[in-house]
Formats: sequence, C-alpha cells, structure tokens
Amino acid sequence: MAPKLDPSHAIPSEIWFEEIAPDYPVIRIRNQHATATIALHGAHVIDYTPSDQQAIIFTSRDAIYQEGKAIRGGVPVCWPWFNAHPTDPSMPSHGFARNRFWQLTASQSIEQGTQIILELDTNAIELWSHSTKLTLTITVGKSLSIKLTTTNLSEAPLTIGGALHSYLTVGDIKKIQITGLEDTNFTDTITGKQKKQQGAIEFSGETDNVYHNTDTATTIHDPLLKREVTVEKNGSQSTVIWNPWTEKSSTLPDLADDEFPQFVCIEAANAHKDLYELNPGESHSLITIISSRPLSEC
Ligand SMILES: O=P(O)(O)OC[C@H]1O[C@@H](O)[C@H](O)[C@@H](O)[C@@H]1O
Repeated sequence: MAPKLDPSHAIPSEIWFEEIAPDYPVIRIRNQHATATIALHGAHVIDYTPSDQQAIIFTSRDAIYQEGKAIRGGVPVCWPWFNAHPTDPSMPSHGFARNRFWQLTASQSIEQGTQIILELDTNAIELWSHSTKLTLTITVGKSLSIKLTTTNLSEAPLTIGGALHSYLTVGDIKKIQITGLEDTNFTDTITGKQKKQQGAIEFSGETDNVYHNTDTATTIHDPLLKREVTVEKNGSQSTVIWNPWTEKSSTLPDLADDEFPQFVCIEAANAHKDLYELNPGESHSLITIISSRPLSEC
C-alpha cells in the first residue's frame, strides 16, 4: 500500500503529486532547468528531461506500475545486492529496494534546482535482518543527481553492493559509442569471460558487461540525437553496460520488442567482488550524476 504523501512537501508549480495508476503516486518536478517524475515505488526516477531537450531517461511504454514489480526503465535503485543474490537464488534480482514503496521525507528549492529526499524503512522488510537507514537524495537541475546513502545501524559489519541502474535514451543503439572505459577489465556476464575493453564501446548484439575498478565518467556519443550524455559517479567501483538486444528483449514482458534500440543502461554499481563493508555506525553513498550537452557545444 502506498504511503500517504505529506502535502507540506509540495511546492506550488515546482513539486506536486499525481497518480499514474491506482494507488501508485508519483512526484512531479518542474523548474527552470528541467522536468522530472519520480515514482514513490522504488524511489524510481522515471523521467528526466532538461529544458529544450529530448528526454534523457528512458522508460518502457510497457512498464508495469504495480506494487512489488520493478519498473522497466528509469533509474532502478538496486540494493543491497546487484543482479542475482550471491548465495540465495530465491531472492529477488537486484535486491528489494526497487520493489517497495518509499516515503518522501523532505523537499526544497535549492540553487541547483529542486531536491527531494526519500527513505525506505528497511526494518519492515522480512528478507532483511540488518538494521540500516537508507535514503535517496534526488536533485533535479541542469543535471540529474541521485545519491543513495546506506548507514549501518546494527552492531555487526555489513556488506553491501547494488547499483543506480540508469536507462538512458539514445537515437539508435547501433549508432552510438561510449567512451571512458577504454583499457578497462570487465566481466562479460553473457559468456562469463574476463575481457579488456579495446577502444570505445559499440553495440552489435546483446551486451551485459561489468567493468571493474572504475572511478571515471562515461560518455555516450549520440550522432542521431546530436548530443553527449555523461554519467559521473562516486562510491561505485563497477560500471555496468547493458542492452538486451532482440532475443533477451522478447523474454522481458515489460519491454516492447522494438524498444531495445532506444536505450542503453550505464549503471553506477558495486557488483561481484566490488562491494563495500560498513562497520557499525558507518555510512556509504553511491552517487550518479547524469548530464547532457548538444554536440555543437562539444
Ligand atoms: O530484468 P532485471 O532484473 O531488471 O535486470 C536487467 C539487467 O540488469 C543488468 O544490470 C544486469 O547486468 C543484467 O544481467 C540484467 O539482465
């Protein structure tokens, strides 16, 4: 059941609330820099569109807006693990934070744009025995900034992974290049092989790569949309690049078959062995900052 939104968190003509499906509220944001939509379910950014530009974030037209179901597209908050659970296959893919309603706890206008803070009550989650505080701070401005902070409130150390799994709109996956990961070692999840990236990333089939020890920004060069989209990050040791292509798309009921050319996922992640250990009382923040500029300015 969706938690009640506190009307005092609305700001006239800047932050307001709507339902995009029954009992499925979203937060709408509009300011001089951009518009955005954030679902309370999963604290999931489902749209971010800077003024005078096409949408940066891709969300499938077949996405399912239903409690307990992850939204296909947007920026899923994958926590506290990335992809399959390391030991228990019965656990949900990418953790449970994207499958629950979060609470909106604060909102404000700041110099950079509009900021909101959402919180997930992890104590109420039966799959999770640790005591943690989990907050997501979203800033909508010239760039989209998302910060996921975990605090270990228990007496024992806690190991966490996860990802801010952004789906980014592109003109045509076959025409883009991604730079920033040249000469980086990666795990090819499809074959299980360890590889090294030669040159820029280009796409000609299903791609599911986990790049390790990455602390650099990654940039999409998009000749059709005539722009570069840059994903900066912090507190993230892995970068995941994913596109399902044709066959895998046909197994995803919440992604239309013709949609795979329209997006690429660049994920600020902590995957495989790239995890964080938090001692009691310690916090960790995973941050992604997404921005774009027209090719004419590059
Ligand atoms: O279908 P899901 O659970 O949202 O996952 C989508 C993809 O997410 C990516 O992060 C993984 O690298 C892929 O292996 C996975 O298929």
